[in-house]
Amino acid sequence: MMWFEPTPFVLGGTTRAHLQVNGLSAGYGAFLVLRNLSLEIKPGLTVILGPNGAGKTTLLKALSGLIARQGEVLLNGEDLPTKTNEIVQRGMALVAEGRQLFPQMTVTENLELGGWLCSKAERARRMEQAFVDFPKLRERTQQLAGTMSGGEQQMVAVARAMMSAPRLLMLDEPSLGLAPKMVDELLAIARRIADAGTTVLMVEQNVKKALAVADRGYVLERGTLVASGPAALLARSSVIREAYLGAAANESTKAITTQPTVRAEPVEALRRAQGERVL
Ligand SMILES: Nc1ncnc2c1ncn2[C@@H]1O[C@H](COP(=O)(O)OP(=O)(O)OP(=O)(O)O)[C@@H](O)[C@H]1O
Repeated sequence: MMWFEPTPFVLGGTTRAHLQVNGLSAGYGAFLVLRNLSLEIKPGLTVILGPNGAGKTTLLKALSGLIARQGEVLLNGEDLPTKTNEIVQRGMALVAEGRQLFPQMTVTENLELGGWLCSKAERARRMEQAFVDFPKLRERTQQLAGTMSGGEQQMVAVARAMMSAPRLLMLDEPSLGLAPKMVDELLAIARRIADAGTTVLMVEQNVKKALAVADRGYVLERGTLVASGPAALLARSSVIREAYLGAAANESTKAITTQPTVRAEPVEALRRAQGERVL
């Protein structure tokens, strides 16, 4: 079965979302987590990698308006508002870590909430599309979300976000706590969503699998970018292999990281240059 055919529901006849982030800073009170971050989220699937506490979730929160930000964020060339509801109206949706479903509500009820901004008829149409895109959920329409497995709940969370027909979907660690087969399934769903025209920005801890489905990647360390580039190239770079894949870099992988398409700086040197701040 083909999932996420490029139907008007998914594409909405609009230009694919392209986000430019210039000099973004954000944090919690006086605690600055992201410092002067610049990156570009092009149509397709972009993954944000990095160790615990690097600021990956903070980045998604800042882009969704859940926390204050400084710096420029442009969605298809226009300033992104700072209020969450206005950001949602511009077509950006976030599936937060922990899914945040209503456990005492059924699958259908949870999905309906994702389409609350549109008319009843449009909501029904999107719901039908969701069951085409997520056939497993059609068998579970009346099941309480709280009784579903972690992977099924994650599917409901993604389907609910798609009910708002977003142009840009942000996924925070969709594979967290899932069995390997379910991880593959969720990442394949993210890929299909991107192929159908919704730009996807995904935070993932599962480095190898995430780079296998992504088009591009950014590596965050302590609130700063340390590497970026095409996913296939990043997967072979020494920064990724040494830090995340447990593999020693050889000469050929070192050569790849020095390609202009991948900016990779020695993490320790970078930390010293920044002046240590333990996160
Ligand atoms: N609500 C908060 N108040 C204060 N500090 C916070 C808050 N949320 C996160 N932080 C801190 O901000 C830093 C970045 O956290 P963040 O959750 O963005 O990291 P992450 O890269 O997503 O990590 P993980 O992979 O563990 O989810 C951490 O030092 C964290 O303790």
